[in-house]
Amino acid sequence: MIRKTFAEFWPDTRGVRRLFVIGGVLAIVAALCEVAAIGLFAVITDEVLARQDLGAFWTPALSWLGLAVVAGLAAFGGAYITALAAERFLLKLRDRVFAHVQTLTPDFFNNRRLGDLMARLTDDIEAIETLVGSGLVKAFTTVISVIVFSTAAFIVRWDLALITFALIPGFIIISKLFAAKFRGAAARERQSNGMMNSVIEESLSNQTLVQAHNRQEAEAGHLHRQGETWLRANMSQAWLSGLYGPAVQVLETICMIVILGFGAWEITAGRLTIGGLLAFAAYLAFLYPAVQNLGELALNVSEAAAGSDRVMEVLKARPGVTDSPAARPLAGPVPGRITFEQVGFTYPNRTRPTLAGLTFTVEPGQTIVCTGPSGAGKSTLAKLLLRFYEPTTGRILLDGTDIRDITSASLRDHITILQQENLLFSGTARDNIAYGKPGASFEEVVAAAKLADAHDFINRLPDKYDTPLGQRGRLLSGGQLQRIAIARALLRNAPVLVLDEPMTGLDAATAARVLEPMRRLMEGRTTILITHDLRHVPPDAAMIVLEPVRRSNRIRLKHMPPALSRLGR
Ligand SMILES: Nc1ncnc2c1ncn2[C@@H]1O[C@H](COP(=O)(O)OP(=O)(O)OP(=O)(O)O)[C@@H](O)[C@H]1O
Repeated sequence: MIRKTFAEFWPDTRGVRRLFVIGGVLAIVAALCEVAAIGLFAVITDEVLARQDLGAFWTPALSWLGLAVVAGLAAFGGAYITALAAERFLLKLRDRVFAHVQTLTPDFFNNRRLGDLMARLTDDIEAIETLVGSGLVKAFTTVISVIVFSTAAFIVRWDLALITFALIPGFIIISKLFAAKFRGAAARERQSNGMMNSVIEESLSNQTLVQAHNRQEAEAGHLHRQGETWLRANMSQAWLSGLYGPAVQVLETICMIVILGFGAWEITAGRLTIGGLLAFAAYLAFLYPAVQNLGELALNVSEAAAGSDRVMEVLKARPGVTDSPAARPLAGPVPGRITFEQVGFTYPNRTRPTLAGLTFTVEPGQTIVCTGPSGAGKSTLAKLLLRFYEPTTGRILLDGTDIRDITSASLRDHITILQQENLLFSGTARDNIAYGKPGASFEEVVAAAKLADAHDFINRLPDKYDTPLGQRGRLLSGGQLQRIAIARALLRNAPVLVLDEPMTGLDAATAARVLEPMRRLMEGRTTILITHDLRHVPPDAAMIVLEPVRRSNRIRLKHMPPALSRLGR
């Protein structure tokens, strides 16, 4: 598992490895200074205290002070540089995972809870850092400390040191026992952290629904239950890590008592000085925490492994649709002829096809109305055109080129989709419109807003174009939201337009208000208008009536009946 985590995430340390090495080296310098300081302590005990010679005090005392300053600076520098490297590593890793997540097609998100994904992108990534970044530095410096202090102890008295080392297997056994149990608790903790985030995210983003249904208590209870699961997982961890310290301490105390007893015997026999014994004990006082740290690192590794499992699962997810190596961006002007040729489609997790034998063409600039009962596959058609899914059979062409031979980025650059719910961001009116064309000038934004009949109401907002629109644009009315979305689409200026139930949720007066800007948007663009509501469709539009697949889609292509076209005006 650890090897897998390293194989996956070690490359992300590129660029910060040098910082980690410097941090590690400084930590070792600090440890060496401590070793030398303990040596000076032994000198003071034996040369000054035992001989009562004050004259010999100053040189070791001042050297000790000097060493303490160097050790302090090295420890500070080491901690700072390691933290910097850790943060940079985290930044890079989060960027990589987020960039990967953004390549995944919507079906990945449809099957997951957003809160859990967010936990993976934040807390779980941090857990990986504690293993691959600062954890590695800590492991390295701890191992070096163990080597340095045990060598020092060995030099002072090899026989005493051997007694100490005899207890090391005890440390290893205890650590292994604890780490094995800790792993399960850590996995449960990571998972319930994700669940808790999901509950919070879903509840907060649907507050209107929650309050309108008086479900506040139920939501609170839901979160409480998840919180309890989390608490239990955390307590198993706390129980294990809390017990680990005392268990190790008992072992250390046994060791210390043996050493002191043996040391006292050696002193009475004249083979050891008090200073020597004190220095030896001081080395042990540094050695034991280092050994203890190693054990704790084993616990951290379990925690990190649980987080890394969850991040790797995301990284392993592949987009449902990828560009083939032969795919090319669209070159030159794109008139926007769309052709569906015998298109059939079955959702990956379904057995029954949603579309079958769907064939039609929309000429450049023409509008086609796609209607039919709920569940017939109208929105699915739009998802196929945008290549969120690949047709199971048949093909879709844009200006005669199979869309599989066009890069997804280029294809989507030429298509604008306006959905039932216009997902706006929490930014300002200006940001939301300019989202359609990064780098658009303010003048362009205003021109698009004017064409979308949004300029006047935006100007009446408290800060005009700089007014934040609230979470997903919730500070606006449905019609205003739609007009901002139309302005964004106008600014984007793509030759193909897909309108998926653009009037849903708007009352007759608001729909009438949106209709004019919508027609301006459709003008000159190849448009697929998906709608149940035939009152608002253009009079000259051809129509596809989709019916749920039995053996094949029954598709009728026809022109609007005159009665309906009158209603449309
Ligand atoms: N991601 C999905 N995974 C599996 N099945 C899906 C998925 N999305 C839609 N479906 C199913 O595919 C069928 C067609 O759905 P689609 O949204 O295309 O219908 P629609 O004609 O647009 O319906 P409506 O008019 O109600 O919006 C439905 O039976 C639906 O349950």
